[in-house]
Amino acid sequence: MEKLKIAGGYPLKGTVRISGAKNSAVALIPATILADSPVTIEGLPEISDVELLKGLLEELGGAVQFSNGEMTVDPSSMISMPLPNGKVKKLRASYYLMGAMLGRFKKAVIGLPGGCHLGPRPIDQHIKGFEALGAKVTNEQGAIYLRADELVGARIYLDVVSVGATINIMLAAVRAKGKTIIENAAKEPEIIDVATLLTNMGAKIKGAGTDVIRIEGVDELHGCKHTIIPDRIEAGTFLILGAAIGEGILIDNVIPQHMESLIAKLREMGVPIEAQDDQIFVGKSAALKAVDIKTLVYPGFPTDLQQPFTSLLTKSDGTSVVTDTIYSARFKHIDELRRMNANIKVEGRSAIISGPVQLQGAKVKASDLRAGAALVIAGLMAEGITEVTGVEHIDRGYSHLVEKLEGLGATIWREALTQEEMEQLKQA
Ligand SMILES: CC(=O)N[C@H]1[C@@H](OP(=O)(O)OP(=O)(O)OC[C@H]2O[C@@H](n3ccc(=O)[nH]c3=O)[C@H](O)[C@@H]2O)O[C@H](CO)[C@@H](O)[C@@H]1O
Ligand SMILES: C=C(OP(=O)(O)O)C(=O)O
Repeated sequence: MEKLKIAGGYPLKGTVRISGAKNSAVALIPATILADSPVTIEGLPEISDVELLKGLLEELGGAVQFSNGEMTVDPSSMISMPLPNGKVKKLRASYYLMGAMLGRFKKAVIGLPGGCHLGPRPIDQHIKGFEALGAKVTNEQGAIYLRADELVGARIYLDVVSVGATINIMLAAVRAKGKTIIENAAKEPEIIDVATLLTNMGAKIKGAGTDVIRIEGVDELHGCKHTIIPDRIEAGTFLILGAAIGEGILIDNVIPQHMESLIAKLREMGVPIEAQDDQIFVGKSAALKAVDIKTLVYPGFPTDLQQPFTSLLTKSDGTSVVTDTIYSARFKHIDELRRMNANIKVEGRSAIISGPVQLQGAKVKASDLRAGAALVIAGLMAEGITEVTGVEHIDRGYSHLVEKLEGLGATIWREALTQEEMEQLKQA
């Protein structure tokens, strides 16, 4: 196991290229199960969630090649192997194996998913959707058993706007008989990306990216080639970093329209930002104004950027309130930021940040992926050395983070944990 060490307090500048979107990648890869011939996806991020999914497709009997961000999956020899344990528990998106395997094999056994601990993360809406399509779904000792004689299209109203449920129902419904309508669907760009891949495979989908998605089931889906969209959360992380300690950072390979809520908030704080085509330039900020943010479903402010944004707000002048309406417990980074001298209180679903303060280097622990990103940003803003443990969370979602930061002039490196540190982490 490793930790990150950061010598903070130095400005960053230069160009950083954004990788393919984690939250698309983790759905596109399971979607390949639905085809009858090889599917190639270009531009995938090199992250552990992608490696885990590659391993899971291989456990199903798929032939998978992955190099330089390009993955080719030949799903023709796959079988509906039960996957109750192991890798499925290590990532959230293993839930997409349910929709994809149900679509292709009409049966699946998949362990309940893992992923970041952010408070309760039920999958009742996914199950409601599968049942509406005709599947019998049971939970036996922590694994979900799905079986259908046939899948038949249905009208499904989601009680909660859910990215995962929207995509998962789409994956099963493309192979159902007749028409499915998903109402109150999520509208994230990753949903459009998955719908684009499925359409290129021969599926009939209309309305992805709006709150009503219409799907006409087909009998077979074929192979194709697809290029993934850029990761708006990774891009947002670098944008926030640029606002915090940048002296001119160009973020390359982005879709600025996917990031409007973040760009608007940063401009409100006084951060100079220019967006054009597939690049965003963030200039050196003078004094930063305090702002309030409330996380919402897309196109609102993304919950996945709430934690990195909190680090930035420690530097702004005044009191800022960050409210997470999506997850009740996405505040595990706050105690760690306090160790670094931040002045933050948590009240219910809100964090109240008083600034400006100069962060100080400290030993901190990333409890989840974006807490990790928040602590790396804080470490780069802080005076002195910061050590971040829990790097395995960061590796789930940031492709070559250390190398990208080094490219901007940061002093950051990985070090193996000492025996004593490993013992301390086990006891914590
Ligand atoms: C792999 C992936 O794409 N992960 C993203 C996905 O997670 P995920 O797909 O898990 O998030 P959802 O959009 O499903 O969850 C949104 C909210 O709905 C609730 N809910 C969800 C499903 C359900 O069946 N019942 C229910 O109550 C959740 O507890 C949460 O409060 O979207 C989240 C919200 O943008 C992001 O933070 C995650 O990065
Ligand atoms: C919460 C996240 O991921 P996951 O849903 O995969 O746990 C995230 O990407 O911030």
